[in-house]
Parts: sequence; C-alpha cells; structure tokens
Amino acid sequence: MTASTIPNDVLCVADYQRLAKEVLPHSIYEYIYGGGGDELTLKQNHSALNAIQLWPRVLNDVTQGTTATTVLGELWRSPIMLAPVAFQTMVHQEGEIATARAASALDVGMMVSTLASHSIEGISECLSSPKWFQLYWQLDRGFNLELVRRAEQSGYTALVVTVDSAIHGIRNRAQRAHFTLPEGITAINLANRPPLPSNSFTPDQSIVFQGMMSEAPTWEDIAWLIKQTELPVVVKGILHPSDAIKAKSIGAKGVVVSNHGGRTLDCVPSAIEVLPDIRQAVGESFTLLMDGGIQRGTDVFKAVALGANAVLIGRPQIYALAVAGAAGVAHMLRILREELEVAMALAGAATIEDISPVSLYKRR
Ligand SMILES: Cc1cc2nc3c(=O)[nH]c(=O)nc-3n(C[C@H](O)[C@H](O)[C@H](O)COP(=O)(O)O)c2cc1C
Ligand SMILES: CC(C)CC(=O)C(=O)O
Repeated sequence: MTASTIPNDVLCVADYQRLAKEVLPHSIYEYIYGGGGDELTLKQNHSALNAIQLWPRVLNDVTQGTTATTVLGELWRSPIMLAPVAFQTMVHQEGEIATARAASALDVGMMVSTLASHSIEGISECLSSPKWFQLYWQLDRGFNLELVRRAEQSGYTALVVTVDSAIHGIRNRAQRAHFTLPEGITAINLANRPPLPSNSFTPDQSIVFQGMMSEAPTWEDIAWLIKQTELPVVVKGILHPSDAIKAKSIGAKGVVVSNHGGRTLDCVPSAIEVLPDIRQAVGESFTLLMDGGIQRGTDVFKAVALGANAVLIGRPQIYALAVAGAAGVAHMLRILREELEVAMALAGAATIEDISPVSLYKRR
C-alpha cells in the first residue's frame, strides 16, 4: 500500500483505524489510540454517543437540503472541523501539509496545533478552508504573543486555547508500549521558545503542583490573551457549565466542550453528555464546538441536536493520514459529510437548523 492509495475496503471511519493499526509501529498506534488511566472516559466517549437514538420524521421535503452552517461568522460547508493533533509527521512524511491539502479539497476547516511538525506559515499556505490556530499556553507571555502574531499574519481567523492538558494524563497504554517521540519529530513552532527556568525541588514539594503546573495558564492569563488580539478566542477543553459561563464572561467567543479524547483526566463525563447543560448555561447564540468519539455522520447529527454548532474530528484524521496521506484524510472527511447528509435526509432535516433536541428519541 502506498501512502496515497485508498484501500478498497475502507467504507467508514472505523476502517481507517483498523488499517492504521496495521501500518503504524505499535508504540505510535498505542499513543494515538490510547486514553488516560483505565480509559473509562475514552470508552464513555463512544458509548455515550452510541446510546443516543435519532427520532426520524418522514415525508419532509429535503430536496433543498444542505449541511452548510455558520460558525463564528464563517460560512462552513458542514459542521465538521479537524481537531488540533500534534506531530503529524509521526504518521506520514508530509504530516500537516497533507492534512491541510485534504481539508482544503473538501472545504473543511482545520485547527492547527502549536505542536505541529510544520510551521504555522507553511501549513497556512496549503490551507484554503477555515484555519484556526490552537495555542498551547507557554510560560513566557511574550512568546505566546509571538505565536499569536504569526497566526494573525498568516491568515488564521480564530485562536483556540487548550486548557485541559497542562500536564498529560496518566497514559499507561503509551507507557506500556514504550512510546517516545521518534527522532526528528519536533515542535518546530516552539524552536525559539525562551528556555524554561530550571526547577529544583525539595523532598516535600510536588513535581506536579510546584513543578509542571507552575507553567500552566490561569483564567487571568486567558483574559489577558483575549485583550491582546483581534482574533476571536475559543477555549478548548471545557466540561463544566460554570467554566463555560466564565469563559464567556471574560470575552471568549466560544468554547470546545471536550475531554481531550479521553487522554487527560480519566473518569470524567463525555462531551456529548455535558453538552446540553452547557448549551443551556451559555444561551443559544454562544458558539459551542464539541469533540470526542465522533465516528459517524449520525454522531455529528447527535452533537448538533444537543447544542453543538460543530464537531471536531481527532483520531480519525490521523488514522486516515497514516493509511493514505492527503487522499485518506479527504476520503475520511467525505465519508463523514455524506453520512451526515444521509442522516439528515432520512431523519427529515433539510438544514442544520432543522436539527434540534426533538430530533432525538426521548431527549425532549
Ligand atoms: C495523537 C493526538 C494528539 C493530539 N494533539 C492535540 C494538540 O496538539 N492540541 C490539542 O488541543 N488537542 C490535541 N489532541 C486532542 C484532540 O484535539 C481532540 O480533542 C480529541 O482527539 C478528540 O477526540 P477523538 O480523537 O475521539 O475525535 C490530540 C489528540 C490525539 C489523539
Ligand atoms: C504532545 C501532546 C501534548 C499532544 C496532545 O495533546 C495529546 O497527545 O493529547
């Protein structure tokens, strides 16, 4: 199989996962697939979505149907965007460049990670669909601003600050597989980062609290950041309605309801479960994206019905990239959009606005 050939037997997103497991080195696959702790949240992301049922209405005229929708003032082809996923050259030599080409071909937006293995500017040049930059907060405020300015100058239209993973979760699966970042894969956009102060610990200090978390952002940092840029700021990694309200109150233009694909804190609810409470808390007009476990067009439908303006696709983009490069990612995105169209058509929803809680069985 070459990295641009789509195997005949790939019919759905899960097929890419099956094949990615075959083509990727074991430790890399385990790192990508895995979650935190006992992976209860990782499983919950899927089981909570699977437990929801659509409640179709028949004989509606859907001949003018469309998946188009508006998110933060941008007209999108569908309520689907690629989630930020770090170090994509780890699975395919073209990495984010291939992903960006696929996103452009399908007119699907892409969130580009701070930890991308290509430059912010280089990815932007290959990306003609909506492009948002995902910021992992850096200790030095000035360096955060450098990253933001680079994103602004290269045409990104929103800034997404991820707040749920200042430290990794307990990633036993990745540890058991002896995962380490392969040689030559680097966070190229952090190359000029000022050196971190060297920490030393007394025996009664914690490497977590006094160590790693001393580099983590706080609400004050996010409020400061929002004031530094004209770009709309979206906070990624919110699970509690009170945090969504807080993000809104300091000027964020949206949040991503997310548990980071079950990769950080285990034993937390899935985004799809908390989504209705968060929608209720922030009101109808505030932008809400969600991610975690989206594998089917019917999953996108469910998320929209429960209050999401759009969903993000994490692991499936990497599996598709590993299996067939840009062609794979484009194919995966096409599958998802077509599945969403079929779900809408058969459920009697001609537009994204037609999808609501009453589109789901016993969810009214
Ligand atoms: C391998 C991998 C790398 C990731 N890197 C990032 C990242 O750099 N920034 C970020 O905000 N989220 C990152 N995430 C989390 C995704 O953006 C997203 O929240 C999650 O994968 C959604 O769940 P899903 O994989 O079930 O779709 C990463 C996820 C994976 C699997
Ligand atoms: C290198 C990591 C911080 C990227 C990430 O967000 C993840 O693996 O979930």
